[in-house]
Amino acid sequence: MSIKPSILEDRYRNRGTAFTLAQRAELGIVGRLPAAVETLDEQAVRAYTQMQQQPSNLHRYLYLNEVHNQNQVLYYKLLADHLTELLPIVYDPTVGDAIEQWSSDFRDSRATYLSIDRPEDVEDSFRSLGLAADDVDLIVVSDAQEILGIGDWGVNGTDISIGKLAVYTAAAGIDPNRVIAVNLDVGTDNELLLNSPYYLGNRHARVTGRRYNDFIARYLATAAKLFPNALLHFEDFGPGNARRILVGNAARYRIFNDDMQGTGAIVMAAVFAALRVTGDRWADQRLVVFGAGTAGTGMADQIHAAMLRDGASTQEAKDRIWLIDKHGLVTDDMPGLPDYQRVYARRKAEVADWADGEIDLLTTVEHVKPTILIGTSTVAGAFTKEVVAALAAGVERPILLPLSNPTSRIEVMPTDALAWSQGRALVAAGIPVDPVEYNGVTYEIGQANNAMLYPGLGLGTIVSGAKHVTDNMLLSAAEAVAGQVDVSRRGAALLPPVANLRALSATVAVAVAEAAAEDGVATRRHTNLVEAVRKAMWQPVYRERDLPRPGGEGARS
Ligand SMILES: NC(=O)C1=CN([C@@H]2O[C@H](COP(=O)(O)OP(=O)(O)OC[C@H]3O[C@@H](n4cnc5c(N)ncnc54)[C@H](O)[C@@H]3O)[C@@H](O)[C@H]2O)C=CC1
Ligand SMILES: CC(=O)C(=O)O
Ligand SMILES: [Mg+2]
Repeated sequence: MSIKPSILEDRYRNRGTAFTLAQRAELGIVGRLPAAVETLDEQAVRAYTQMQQQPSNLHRYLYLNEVHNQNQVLYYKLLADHLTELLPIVYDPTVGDAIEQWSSDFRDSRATYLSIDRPEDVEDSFRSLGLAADDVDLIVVSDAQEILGIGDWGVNGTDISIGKLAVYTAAAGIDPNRVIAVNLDVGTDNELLLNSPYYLGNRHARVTGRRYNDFIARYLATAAKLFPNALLHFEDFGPGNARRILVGNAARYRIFNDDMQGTGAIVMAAVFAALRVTGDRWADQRLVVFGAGTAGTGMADQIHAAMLRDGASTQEAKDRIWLIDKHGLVTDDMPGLPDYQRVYARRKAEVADWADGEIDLLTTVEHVKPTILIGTSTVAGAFTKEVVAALAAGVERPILLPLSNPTSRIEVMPTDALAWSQGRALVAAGIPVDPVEYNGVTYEIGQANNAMLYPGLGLGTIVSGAKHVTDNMLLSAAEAVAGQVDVSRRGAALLPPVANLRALSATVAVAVAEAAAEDGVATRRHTNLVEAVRKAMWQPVYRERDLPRPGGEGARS
């Protein structure tokens, strides 16, 4: 015999000390809790204090994870009450540390694991969740090949899917009972993991080629068959795979690549705001992207499209974009260029006299005089004092976006960027950064992280039942974010503050749902969209309807 499991072990419905005496009697848990009956607010104060007492952000992450495992409402109440403080803990940058330690720290899991060695289990792995076709709004999946800027983390990368989902709920009220986090375990090329006694994933190199492609195809087909209304969010895939999967499947599935599309759109938002400061046009921008992988080329594509909308021809727009990757400026004589770089490759003849051999970032900046410099390279400190000074020598108010995550990878800290440009650079960063004081002006640094945009995009997609995520939906999301920014004061942030994220997400969702209707992809119509979005947003409160009905079972266990 053993003690009977109870609702106290069910994180979806557990309320712990907030169960009233009557509820305790009804639910058969009399005597299983101390006498006090608390409110959610009282529980949240205790949990917040306990969290603060943890010795490091990684310990705080683990503590909050425990809370999440025990009581989902309490977890999201904490995030709602302390969003600005806790987002960097449950998400970027701390989630990067948690992923590096994940197999050693493993205790419990809320994810679904799909192994490339057992493709026949994909369907059963979803079916074992016991969910019906219309029970799921969103699935976040990662194969963990390029986690943030820290590379290949195999099954440890599960927590990027978990973290992204936490942000969806905290920022946009996506119902956490209707989401699934998935890790696609296709092996890992990370020797540290392969040789660690604690590693919990498949102990072999990454599977590539046909078997990999078949596995992705099986994932997509199965997820879409079992949960036909779910948005399929792809996160932190390697550059070749990310793009190929998106391009090859966008017409067939409700699929979204956050690193390409979400990041591209948040950059668009930051540039929209910056152009209000400079008074310049899209078609006149000169863009240098340092780190031409998934995120960097996703942005190049969206800025290219913005130039076209502003009247440039395809060629004119391409002529205003320069990519730099590991071997310097990308030129058309380079062998083996991936297709996503080839489209923007510069003619070698045009730059031949810039340098002997590889053309580096500084040389490119000196020649191009970019109006926008974006870093998505994972190379910490790549935007040196010389590079920033050259940028500021080229134009009066350069837009400078060092976007690599986590903090250990950022191309330049905003405080240096402002000092080295005499306060002229218009800066936003991928990570949360404190305001910078320079020459008597306070510069607020917007967080150009896709987390500022994808939650609202997802909510708008779900509320409208959009069959696809269209370019117009992404653009509308970017415009909605930029519309919340006031750049009239010198030093104003290019993006709204995290503290306003929930309201921002609702605004973004309305714009996205309107765009979905315009594009003819919406399957749900609402007479009052603002109200529909508001009602769709899940709130962290204890609700009567979440308790099991007397004599019957509740929603999900
Ligand atoms: N702020 C945000 O919302 C987002 C930020 N990112 C960040 O962008 C970075 C890149 O992410 P992904 O594009 O997904 O990775 P990726 O691996 O697809 O791209 C990185 C690119 O940088 C290039 N690179 C590496 N060393 C270089 C060097 N020394 N010089 C020039 N290029 C170099 C690589 O060859 C690759 O093409 C990461 O740090 C990630 O955290 C990514 C997505 C969203
Ligand atoms: C923010 C994000 O998606 C990344 O760094 O990969
Ligand atoms: Mg990512």
